[in-house]
Amino acid sequence: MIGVIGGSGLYEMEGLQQIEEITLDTPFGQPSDAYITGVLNGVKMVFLPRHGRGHRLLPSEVNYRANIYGMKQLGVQRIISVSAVGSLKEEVIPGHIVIPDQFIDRTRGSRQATFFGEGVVAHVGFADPTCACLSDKLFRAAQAAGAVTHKGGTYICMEGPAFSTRAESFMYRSIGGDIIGMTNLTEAKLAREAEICYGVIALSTDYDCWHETHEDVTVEAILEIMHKNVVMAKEIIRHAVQDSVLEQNCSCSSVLQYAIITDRAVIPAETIAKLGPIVSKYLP
Ligand SMILES: CSC[C@H]1O[C@H](OP(=O)(O)O)[C@H](O)[C@@H]1O
Ligand SMILES: Nc1ncnc2[nH]cnc12
Repeated sequence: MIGVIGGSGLYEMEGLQQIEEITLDTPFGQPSDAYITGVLNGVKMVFLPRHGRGHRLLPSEVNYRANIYGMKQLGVQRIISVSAVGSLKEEVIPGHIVIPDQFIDRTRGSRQATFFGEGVVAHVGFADPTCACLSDKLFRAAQAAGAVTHKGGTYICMEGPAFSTRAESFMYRSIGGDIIGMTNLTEAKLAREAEICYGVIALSTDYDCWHETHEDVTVEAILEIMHKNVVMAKEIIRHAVQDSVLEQNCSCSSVLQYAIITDRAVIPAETIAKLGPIVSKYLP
C-alpha cells in the first residue's frame, strides 16, 4: 500500500476510486485528518492532508507521530510526501520539482520526532534519510509527467511559522541548502523508525528572500505557483504509484532489526503495546 501526504495546496486526491474515509485515533494522539483510502490506476493508496482539510495546523502543530503511526496501522509501506518549498539555488526555478535526498535540521527541538522512549531505546540509521529506491521512482515519474526535475538536494527544515530572515536565508545557502520547508524532516525520521520508505516530491514555489531580483516569499506567491502546478503534482503521483508496484530494493523495512538497544527483559509491556505495529515484528 502506498501513502501520500499532501502538503500546502494539496488537500485531496482526485481520480481515486472505491473511496473510503477512515478516522483513526492512535496511542500518539489524533492524525491531521481522516485518511482517504482508494484505488488509483489499480493500486491501493491512502491520502492524508498534512495540515488537515482547510489547512488548520501549523508545521509545529502537526502530529507527525500520529500521522505516520496511522499510515503504519493501515499497512502503508511507502510514503510519498508532496511539499511546497522555497528555492535556495538560482537553477531551482519556481515551478521546478526537486527530489531531495538530504536534510538539515533547523527545527527548535519541540517536535516529537521519535516513537521511542518510555523504557525502550532505539537508534535508527539516518545517514540517507530518504529511500533511494522510491526517490528514483519519483524522479522518473516527475520526468514522465513533463516536470523539470532536480535529482537530489538538501532540504533545510526550519521551525516556522514565520519565514526566514534574509541573514538566515544567506546562511542556509552558504551551508549547502538547496530548498527550504518546515515539515519533511520530522516526517522522514518517523517514517524511518516505522520502517516505511519515504520519498519527497518538492515543488519549488519561491526564491525565499535571498534573491536580488525576485520578490521575497509570501503565502500568496506560494499558493499561486502551487495552484498552477497542482495538476502536474497529481500527475507525478499517478505515474509514481504505477511505478511503485514494482519490487523495492532497499532496506527501509528492516532498519529496526539492530536498532533497539534496550534489554528485552526490561522493556515495559505497556510500551510494547503502545508501539504496536511499529515493533511487533521484533517485540512480539
Ligand atoms: C504555505 S507556506 C509554508 C508552508 O508550506 C510548506 O508546507 P508543506 O511542507 O506541508 O507543503 C512549508 O513546509 C510550510 O509548512
Ligand atoms: N521560502 C519558504 N520557506 C519555508 N517554507 C516554504 N515553503 C514554501 N516556500 C517556503
